[in-house]
Amino acid sequence: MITVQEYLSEKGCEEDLARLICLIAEQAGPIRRAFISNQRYAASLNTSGEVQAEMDTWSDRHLTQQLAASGLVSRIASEEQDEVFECNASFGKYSVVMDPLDGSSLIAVNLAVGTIVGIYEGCSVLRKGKEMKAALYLLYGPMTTLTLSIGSGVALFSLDDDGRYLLMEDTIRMPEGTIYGSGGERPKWTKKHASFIAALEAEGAKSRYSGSFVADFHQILKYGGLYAYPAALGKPDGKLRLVFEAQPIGFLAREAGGRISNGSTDILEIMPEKVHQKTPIYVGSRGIIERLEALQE
Ligand SMILES: O=P(O)(O)OC[C@H]1O[C@](O)(COP(=O)(O)O)[C@@H](O)[C@@H]1O
Ligand SMILES: [Mg+2]
Ligand SMILES: [Mg+2]
Repeated sequence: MITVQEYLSEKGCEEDLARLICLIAEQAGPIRRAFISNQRYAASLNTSGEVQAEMDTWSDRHLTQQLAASGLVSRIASEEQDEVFECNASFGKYSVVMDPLDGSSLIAVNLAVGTIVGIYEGCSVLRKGKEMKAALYLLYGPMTTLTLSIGSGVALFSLDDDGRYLLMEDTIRMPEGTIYGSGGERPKWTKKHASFIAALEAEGAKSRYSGSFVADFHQILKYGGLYAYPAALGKPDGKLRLVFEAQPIGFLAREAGGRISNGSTDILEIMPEKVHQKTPIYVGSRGIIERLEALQE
């Protein structure tokens, strides 16, 4: 099995981008080791108004320090920071968008959580998702895995005991699948969302929803199906963020032959206006997303 460094070199990945990807992937070790002493909630709220878990702020600080020290990054947009962090605005080749710890509500119950990262060339963090140079997520499950795309398909790596990420699967293709996970409170689902989920269930779809976007999406990437965090009555933009969650995950979904939509439009075509803006998310098998977008309101 080849390492992530060898994979990136074989794909002809630009050297500094490869260095940045490996630097980020290497932070899985320190982040995993930090869980045992960061089990509680901090006394602070993030810009989305969510109580921050200690692991949210720990991971955010740690990743920001590593990225700023690398000399490769000009700006960072983080779910856990109000403002865009200016690193080396004049030197850094790349800008990073990140959800340092995704699935925070599951930390206290030891379920799989992750880190989501998108990388753009240049110094702007408000870009269309399709312009991403790389997207990745780390998944802290029974194994620590890195799911990565640099625009030539999606590859999966597992971290071994020697700290190497070994290639487990290359060019992952998302099948048309029959599992779905939907966030939000069912009584507050819109009629369109509720009837779409009911149609999937009538066709035998099974619900798989843990409360961790990264873990729930990883199942969809492998088995096919649908992950949704929809608009709800009183919450027209849903819960998840366009820049830190939807764009990187959507880039990976599309690279695997899947699609991501806000219910009517390809999210990778949307130009963000604000760093912390939210969006309804439907991500999964191409056929399912195309069926959804063909539905009338
Ligand atoms: O608890 P809910 O409302 O089901 O929301 C779960 C969703 O919220 C999230 O935890 C939000 O992400 P963060 O944990 O990074 O804030 C997603 O990972 C998950 O899909
Ligand atoms: Mg998240
Ligand atoms: Mg988070």
